[in-house]
Order: sequence, then structure tokens, then C-alpha cells
Amino acid sequence: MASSQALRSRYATLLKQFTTSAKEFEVFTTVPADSAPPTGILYVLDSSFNPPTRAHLRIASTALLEQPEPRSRLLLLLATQNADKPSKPASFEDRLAMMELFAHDLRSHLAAGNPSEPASPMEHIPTIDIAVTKKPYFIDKAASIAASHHYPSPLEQVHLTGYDTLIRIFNPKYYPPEHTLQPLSALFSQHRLRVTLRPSDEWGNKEEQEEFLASLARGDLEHQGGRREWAQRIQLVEGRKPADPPVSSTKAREAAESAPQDLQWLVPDTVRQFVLSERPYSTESPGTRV
Ligand SMILES: Nc1ncnc2c1ncn2[C@@H]1O[C@H](COP(=O)(O)OP(=O)(O)OP(=O)(O)O)[C@@H](O)[C@H]1O
Ligand SMILES: NC(=O)c1ccc[n+]([C@@H]2O[C@H](COP(=O)(O)O)[C@@H](O)[C@H]2O)c1
Repeated sequence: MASSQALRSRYATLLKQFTTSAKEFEVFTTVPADSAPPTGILYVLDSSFNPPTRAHLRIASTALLEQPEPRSRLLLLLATQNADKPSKPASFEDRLAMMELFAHDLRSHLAAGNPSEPASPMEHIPTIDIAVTKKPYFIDKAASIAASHHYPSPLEQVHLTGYDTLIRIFNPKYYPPEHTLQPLSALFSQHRLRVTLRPSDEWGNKEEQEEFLASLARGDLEHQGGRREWAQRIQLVEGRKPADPPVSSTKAREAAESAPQDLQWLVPDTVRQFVLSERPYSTESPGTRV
């Protein structure tokens, strides 16, 4: 694999071209490069990847292992514009470099599978694409992926999100000028969501999170334009075990600066090596944007 420096400068060039182009979505890298087009499901993990964490690894690997199908594909999608958060370190080229390392870690993780079973040959492991989008909202991300003609059409997209993101997808404040949930029809008529529970003080416990989907299914959101049948297009899955500490990119950024030993359980191995050697979160790093 290319050195960190080579990865970073390749992505810096690609990003510059993408930013000045009219494109809304572009695939930069396919791992492995010589893959046939997907014919199964297109799983999409949209994230700031700042940095990719073990939670992202679990979200993606459990989805891919649920219905093993080598012709399915995983798209790691970097949102260069976030619905809420301002831009901050690491730079986008550092994040894309970490996404490529993450893709290799994830494929090795999938190949290793269950320790009690023989390892899967790499050619049976789904291909992973690394891409960027300028679109912050899921309805537009899904439409721009389909409109890019990068994939055969029609291809069902399954967007992999956490519970906190599900709640924000269902917040009418994101859909001007009417501020209803009606624009989500385009998403749920063709695509699905696989949502990982994320119990926390802020987002509620497991039962409270499950209740959100139950209330959608009962029609409680119809006064806002949220249709009850969409509940069948949303799958809720368990996240971390209650005894495990919560993992987030915020924690990984903090650990990079003040508790590097914690990176071991927060991020996959190659991402940890990149964070320790390239120091993308250090204020002294030349690549840092403030
Ligand atoms: N520990 C987790 N459990 C469930 N979902 C998660 C978890 N970490 C991330 N996700 C989901 O993965 C997607 C991308 O995550 P994102 O990049 O926002 O990570 P994050 O850890 O929440 O970031 P940050 O800490 O920087 O806010 C989102 O849909 C988010 O809900
Ligand atoms: N209504 C929506 O589609 C909606 C709302 C909030 C965040 N998002 C997106 O979700 C992704 C994850 O967001 P955070 O990094 O803020 O957790 C980002 O791409 C962000 O732009 C989408």
C-alpha cells in the first residue's frame, strides 16, 4: 500500500478537482481496484470519518455479515459539508487516507470472520468504495449516488446510520420551505436505513430508542408527513454491549492528544498507526486546518 504521505497527496489532488467541479458525488478509490460492478445491495456508511472508529467498523461489518454476498458493495462516503458541524481538523485528505486504511482493516476483519470458522478467501469479501459528496442531507446523498451512474441502476441503497442520525433525518427543520417530512418519500420509496442503537443520556436508552420506530409505525408522525409504512424500511440493530465503553470520533480525537493508549480500543489498528505517526489532530501538525 502507498505511504501515508503518498495517500495524502493523491487525495489532496482529487479533492481539489472535485471541489471545483460541478459534481455532487465522486468515487475516488475502489478496494480492490479491479472489482466487477455490484449486483447486490449498496451499503452506504456516510460519516465525517474524523477519524474512522471501531464503532464504524462494527456498523459496517455487522451489516455485511448479516447477509453475506460478495456482489454487494460498501460505500464509505465522506461528507465534505455537514448538516450541523463546522469544518475542523483533521483535513479532508487525512480523513480520506484514514478511510482507505480503514477499508483494508475492515476487509481483513471480514475475512477473519468468526474465530471458530475457517477464514474466507479475500475474493469472497465485498468490495469497498471510498467517495465524497457535497450533500449534507440523506435524501440528496441518495439521489446524487444514483444520478452519478457510477453503479448499475436500479440498485437498492441501505444507509448505515446510528440512532442519533435517524432522529436528525426525521427532524423537519432540515426540510425547508414547508418543514414537513414529505421529502423523505424519495428516500424510503427506493432505499432503506439500517440503524444502530446508540444508548446515551442525550439520546435515551434502548427502549426509548425502539419506541421511536414503534411510534412511526403507529402513524404518530403522520401530522408532520411521516408515513407509517416507512417503519418497514428501517431496521434497528443492537450496538455495543452495555458493559462496553461508548466509542465515538470525538473520544478518539481527544485520546490522540491526551491518552494515546485508548486509541487501541477506539480505532482500528492501521488508523491508530496513522494517527500516532501523522498526528492529524495536533495543533502543531503542518496538515492541520483551524
Ligand atoms: N458508537 C456508535 N453507535 C452507533 N452509531 C454510531 C456510533 N458512532 C458513530 N455512529 C454513527 O455512524 C455515523 C457516522 O458517525 P460520525 O462520523 O458522526 O461519528 P461520531 O462518532 O458520532 O462523530 P463525532 O464524535 O465527531 O460527532 C452516524 O450515523 C452515527 O450515528
Ligand atoms: N436530515 C438529514 O439528512 C441530516 C441531518 C443531520 C445530519 N445529517 C448528516 O449525517 C451525517 C453524520 O452527521 P454527524 O457527523 O453530525 O453525526 C453527516 O453527513 C450529516 O450531514 C443529515
